[in-house]
Amino acid sequence: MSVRVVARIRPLLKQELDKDTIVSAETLDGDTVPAVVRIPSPKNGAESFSFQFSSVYEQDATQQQLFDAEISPTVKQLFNGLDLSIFAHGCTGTGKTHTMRGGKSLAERGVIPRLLSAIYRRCKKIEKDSAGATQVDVALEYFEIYCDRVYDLFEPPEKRTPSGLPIRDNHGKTVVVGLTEKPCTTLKEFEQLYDQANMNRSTSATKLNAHSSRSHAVLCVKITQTTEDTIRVSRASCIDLAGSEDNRRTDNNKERLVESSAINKSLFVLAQCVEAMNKKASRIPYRESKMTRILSLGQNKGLTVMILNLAPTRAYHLDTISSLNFASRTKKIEVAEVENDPVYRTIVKPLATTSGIGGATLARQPLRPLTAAHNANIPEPEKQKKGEKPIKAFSVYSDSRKSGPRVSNLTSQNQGLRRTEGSKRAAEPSSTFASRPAKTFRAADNTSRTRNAEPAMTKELIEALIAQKVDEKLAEKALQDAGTTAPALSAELQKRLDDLENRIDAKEEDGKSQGLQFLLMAKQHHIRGEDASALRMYQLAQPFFPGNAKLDAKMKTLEDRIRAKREEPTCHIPAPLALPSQPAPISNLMAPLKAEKKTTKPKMDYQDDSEDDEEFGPPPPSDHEESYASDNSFKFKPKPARKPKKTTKKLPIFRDDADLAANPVEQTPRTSHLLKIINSRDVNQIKALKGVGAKKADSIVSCLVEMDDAEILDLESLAMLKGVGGKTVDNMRMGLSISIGYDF
Ligand SMILES: Nc1ncnc2c1ncn2[C@@H]1O[C@H](COP(=O)(O)OP(=O)(O)OP(=O)(O)O)[C@@H](O)[C@H]1O
Repeated sequence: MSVRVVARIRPLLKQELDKDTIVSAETLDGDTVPAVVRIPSPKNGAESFSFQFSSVYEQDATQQQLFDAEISPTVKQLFNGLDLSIFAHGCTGTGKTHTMRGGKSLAERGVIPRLLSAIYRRCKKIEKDSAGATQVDVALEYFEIYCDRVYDLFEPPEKRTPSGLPIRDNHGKTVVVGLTEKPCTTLKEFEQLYDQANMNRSTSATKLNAHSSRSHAVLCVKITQTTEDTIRVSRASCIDLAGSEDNRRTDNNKERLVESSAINKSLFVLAQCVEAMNKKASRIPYRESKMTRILSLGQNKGLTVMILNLAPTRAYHLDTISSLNFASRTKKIEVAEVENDPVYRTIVKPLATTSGIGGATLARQPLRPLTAAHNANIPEPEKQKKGEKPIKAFSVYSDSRKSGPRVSNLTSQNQGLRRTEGSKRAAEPSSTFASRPAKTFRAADNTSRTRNAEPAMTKELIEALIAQKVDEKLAEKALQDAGTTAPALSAELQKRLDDLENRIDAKEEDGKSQGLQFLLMAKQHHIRGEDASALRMYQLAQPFFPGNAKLDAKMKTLEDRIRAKREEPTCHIPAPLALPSQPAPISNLMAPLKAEKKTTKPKMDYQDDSEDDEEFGPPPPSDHEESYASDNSFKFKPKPARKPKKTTKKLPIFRDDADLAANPVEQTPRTSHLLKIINSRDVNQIKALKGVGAKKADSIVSCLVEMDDAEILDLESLAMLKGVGGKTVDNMRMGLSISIGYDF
């Protein structure tokens, strides 16, 4: 199931004026609730963009309405064993904290207190309906990720260690080590704990928000349902992300700037993860920030709701468009719905040398690799390794059990059950993101890596190792293909990158590892051909390696290449000569689009780089009818390992003459009218075209959104949009000729 993305437009604040409102909600034809956000083009106020979501909440929408429609229906699922993740995303001052936490009065309570209230109500109902046979326990974990460090919000700030809590991989799953788990039996108790913990959260006044959250806050509610025979655990994770900030508008001081750059960096990585997921890349850069590593969006199983918070005014124009673009991409992420099956209760003596997980006395289900598609089962007792230390762990996403023989012994209600290493299993390929060799490898290799003491790696060695592999890979790729947005890495290279990541993790407490991390990220971007991002990461790494000539030379080369790319004319480079790190040759058609995009893209800190890496070529030819994909008038980057298509095929009959198509001024009125409708990005207008339903209209608008301000200039480009194709274009035109009376 896809991530459910809903947008919420906050009301005007005291100092904001009605005349500055530019964001509005619209209803699709036939619908009763708004599902479209409309915003004018920053370039041309007469044009506007529309973005479709599952729902859109207007300025006057109440906390109750949002909760009742979006969150309340998920509570039942939570008790059926599904995990639930709720994100609030949006730039600073748009109402994320208001949405998640809300105010003090009953009416102003946000999603989190309402969710807890609903959970406690359901707990009571279940206990009552089962006449006490089922007991439900609720426990909380609450932490913030501040400047890429994890802090327990149930601990007072003075107890924090500067480096924060460590996070570790446990069989492919990320856990925060040492979090407090607070059992919490009533709503009142929750309110006290939550209020107290929120006072520990890092907030500050900025120019854009008097109470700006300077950290990402994650509240995890663990629900344990215990019957005589079984224990079922599910989790609700509520995430109030810090808002992205355009520091040209915040006037932030030095301290705020450091926070802001950490926030922007993590959100930049989040956007990159979403981008990589959309491109079905074999590698998702989760590890490039702690936030993405912990959240692992898209790897979680269960229900995910993202609330996109928007400010209605012009002051946020570019930020809003940037957020809308991000959210449009997020809604395409598929998340598998896998329930946490109940674990059969069994007697296992508490191990003397281990500590419980967050003080919980009930059994936790064995940790399962995130990539596993099935639930994990309780271990066979003989396989348990005595004395092995369970990790005191937190995970945003659920533990599940693996299939296999079950042990069904009884134990008393509060008998401590322990998870052991023997209960864990190696990763299986994810059903959602088919190939994740990195995770699979990591899972399988983890134990041996931690057991064997490896020789210390110097940074020079690490660099040399990576550089050698990268060079080999680039050379190999240069011969093979013209570049791809997500080149598959060889197993060996992948393994080495993973090893390096793990070594960096091992040095996590050492501040110097930060430089190595930047270096690693730079290499990863480099491999993916994302020059601008690679350059940025090298720049971030530079202060850690002052005077390193090799690094300086790398940056210089990248700068030159990026400059050359920007200045590159629209000439066609023969595919086999192109390196993967260079942009593949783009067509005459698409080149101006890309160039235009560069000049008009909103200047968000965390977006600028990615746009250089993005390639706005249309989807692979297989998505389209051959007659269009093969046309001479637009050459797209050939896919690797595919022979270039012959370019002699004629276009279908409806096509404008090639010269006319190249010159929109001379297009037929019908074609011009069709393109005008398409370029309006108005879902309603596009949906009204013949042969285009709501889904296709949404897909077209999504494609256009990804092209930012670029427009579709001819029918061929239109036919190349994902999910369109020649027949659809033909239908659209035919429909137009009938409905608007063009006589040709
Ligand atoms: N739906 C709403 N109704 C009334 N006031 C709102 C609403 N949404 C936001 N606000 C107000 O807008 C201001 C900013 O909201 P909030 O602090 O929640 O933003 P934020 O997105 O969490 O910002 P940051 O990322 O900086 O923490 C607050 O004064 C809040 O009360």
